[in-house]
Amino acid sequence: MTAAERVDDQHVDDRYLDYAGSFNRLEDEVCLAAPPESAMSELTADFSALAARVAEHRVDYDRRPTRYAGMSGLPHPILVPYEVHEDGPTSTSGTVEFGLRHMGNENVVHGGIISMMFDDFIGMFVSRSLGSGSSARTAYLNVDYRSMTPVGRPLSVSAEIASVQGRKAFVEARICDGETLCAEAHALFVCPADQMWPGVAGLGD
Ligand SMILES: CCCCCCCC/C=C\CCCCCCCC(=O)SCCNC(=O)CCNC(=O)[C@H](O)C(C)(C)COP(=O)(O)OP(=O)(O)OC[C@H]1O[C@@H](n2cnc3c(N)ncnc32)[C@H](O)[C@@H]1OP(=O)(O)O
Repeated sequence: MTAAERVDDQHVDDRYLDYAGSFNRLEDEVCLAAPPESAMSELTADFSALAARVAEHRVDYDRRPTRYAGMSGLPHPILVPYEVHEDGPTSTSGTVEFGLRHMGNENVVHGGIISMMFDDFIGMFVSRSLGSGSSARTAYLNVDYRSMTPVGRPLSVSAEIASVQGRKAFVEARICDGETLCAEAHALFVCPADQMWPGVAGLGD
């Protein structure tokens, strides 16, 4: 199954993934390059022209592939791509690979990017698991950074719902590089009051 086929939506197909992936490559290169002044002027003009070309294809919120791509961990201009390998009602696991565009210090991931990855990964898992569409909201997300997180190689990521109390879902998650714990998160996600989640057998209060 291709990555696009995992997304039950007409707006994300393999061509879109190529398009978004090539933009990720551009972001990586921008982070690595120090163009001389002459090249910079030319590149600035090229980027402006490119932005104008892409802007010709603006669409309403519901038709934006970035919306669906982000929700599935697929290539996205800002979010971190991940793959889910096992997905159960109370736990999920997969792999994540941070790119050069995600670097803070040399060859390690910026801490804010790690928080963003957790927010996206946990938020989508809670929404899938507890059935509130994409509406689970982060009330808090506490991240402990245990060791430097490397860019450029697959890391494991997992999360589990520790408990559900009414509209509140308490979740724990971690990113590991082999046996090494890179970062762990303790989070509370809240379902909006008008969209009580169906809940999961054995988890509710
Ligand atoms: C960067 C570019 C991105 C591009 C995106 C492109 C598309 C990509 C598509 C897709 C991405 C995937 C997206 C994944 C998902 C991500 C999720 C988010 O990031 S959501 C945004 C961040 N979060 C907020 O903005 C919430 C703001 N806060 C609120 O809305 C409210 O405060 C809310 C909903 C959290 C609670 O408000 P109430 O009015 O519904 O309910 P009350 O009564 O206040 O709280 C309910 C219970 O929760 C506790 N609670 C609430 N906040 C708490 C806290 N901070 N700590 C402890 N308890 C808390 C309360 O004490 C209460 O507990 P008792 O029922 O009394 O037991």
